[in-house]
Amino acid sequence: TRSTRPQRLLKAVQKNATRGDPQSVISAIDHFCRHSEWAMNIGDEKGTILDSVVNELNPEKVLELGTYCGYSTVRIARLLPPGARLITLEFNGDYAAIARQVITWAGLEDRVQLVEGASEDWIPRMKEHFGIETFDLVFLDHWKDRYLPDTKLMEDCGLLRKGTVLLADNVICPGVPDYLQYVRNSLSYKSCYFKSHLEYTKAEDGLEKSVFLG
Ligand SMILES: Cc1ncnc2c1ncn2[C@@H]1O[C@H](/C=C/CNC(=O)c2cc(-c3ccc(F)cc3)cc(O)c2O)C[C@H]1O
Ligand SMILES: [Mg+2]
Repeated sequence: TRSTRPQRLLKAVQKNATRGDPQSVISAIDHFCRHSEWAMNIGDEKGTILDSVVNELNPEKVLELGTYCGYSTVRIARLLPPGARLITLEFNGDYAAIARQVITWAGLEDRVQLVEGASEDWIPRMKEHFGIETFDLVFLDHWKDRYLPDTKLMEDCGLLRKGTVLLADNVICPGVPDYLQYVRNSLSYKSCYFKSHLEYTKAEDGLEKSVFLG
């Protein structure tokens, strides 16, 4: 049977990227998505905004919602100091299997914990299962109707502390209107919009950075 797009993306990484070189993995995926097959990775343009937020925060504990093929996982993990940890949640087993191989090809498996499961099931278990009290950075890139309920769930589970940054992809395209309205109007967040473009296209999209005020 025909291979899947994530399988073809992984093949492109194994063919064109150097083992242990995260930047070459990022470049190989961007080239594949720009010249062969579009895929819903954050991409190179929005990716540099993600990089700047990670570099500014120097986070110890990062949570990513929606791993997909692991592109943003690699982007974030490559910037973390060795002691820091990135937990990424992905409930599609096929995507998780591809992402594990992409992360390993980049040589970042010791900084990344890929958990196969739904965010709503695992967010309440961060303390008892991973010993995580609070996160420094949360990257939201999963189903768009999950951004708001999961943000409220993270608040209720005490996973956000004064200064925790939520960075949300796709706030214009496909769009997350309920989430945007919440973080932009809540007195518990200081929110700002980083205008950019939908990955590998000229369509507008952007990231919303929201700092939890406690
Ligand atoms: C609740 C939950 N828990 C764990 N993993 C979850 C989850 N919900 C989704 N996931 C996993 O995250 C991934 C989902 C990501 C959803 N992202 C998207 O739907 C998405 C879509 C587009 C897009 C834009 C314009 C177009 F014309 C077409 C598509 C662009 C993007 O950057 C996206 O992130 C894969 C899925 O298995
Ligand atoms: Mg996205």
